[in-house]
Amino acid sequence: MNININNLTKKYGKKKIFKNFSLEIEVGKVTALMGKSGFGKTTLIRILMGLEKYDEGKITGLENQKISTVFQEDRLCENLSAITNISIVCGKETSIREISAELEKIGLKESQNKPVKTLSGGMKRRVAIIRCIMAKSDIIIFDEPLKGLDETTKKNVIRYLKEKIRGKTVIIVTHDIEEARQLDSTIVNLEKFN
Ligand SMILES: Nc1ncnc2c1ncn2[C@@H]1O[C@H](COP(=O)(O)OP(=O)(O)OP(=O)(O)O)[C@@H](O)[C@H]1O
Repeated sequence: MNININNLTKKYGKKKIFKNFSLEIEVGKVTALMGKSGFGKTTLIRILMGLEKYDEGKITGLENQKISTVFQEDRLCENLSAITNISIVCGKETSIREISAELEKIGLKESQNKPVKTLSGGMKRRVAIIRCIMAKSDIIIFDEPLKGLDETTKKNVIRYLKEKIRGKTVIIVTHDIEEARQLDSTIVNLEKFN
């Protein structure tokens, strides 16, 4: 069942962020949410994750769905290693060897046992991305996951993601249309709804 947002209205105080906003998000596809800063992209995904209330409208298709996320911040346990950060969300059925193999695919094998606080920003970002991918969720939500990565790393991560998210329901917030295209996204420009 697709995710259907019907006539959503969301206000912060007197400020209306969404007014009768409707959108269908296809299951098994990548949907890229775009639009100027402040247009409500993060608010919308926080609503979908159940972290933010809305004033009016109805959202269907999220019942009993497990969502995993990369927020704008990495939200890792800084004193724990990459392996431990990921194994916490994977559960016992995923072996350390499997996690290590995924880390190796995006250049993190050497650093996998170091506390993540000793890793660079770009490395932490990749750990957060793998954690999200390996969490065995029904829906993946990314809030600007590739922001701040250098071009080479970005390319590698996109290649990795394309393989991993094939056939999955993914919602990605991005300012980069090329990134959206490379991930074969259906592009939704929130500015067009106002
Ligand atoms: N908790 C809050 N209380 C009041 N206003 C808020 C709150 N969260 C967001 N806003 C406002 O809602 C609007 C939408 O914010 P949001 O973060 O969803 O935008 P965005 O499109 O994700 O922006 P960016 O691209 O910069 O991340 C902004 O004007 C913001 O200031």
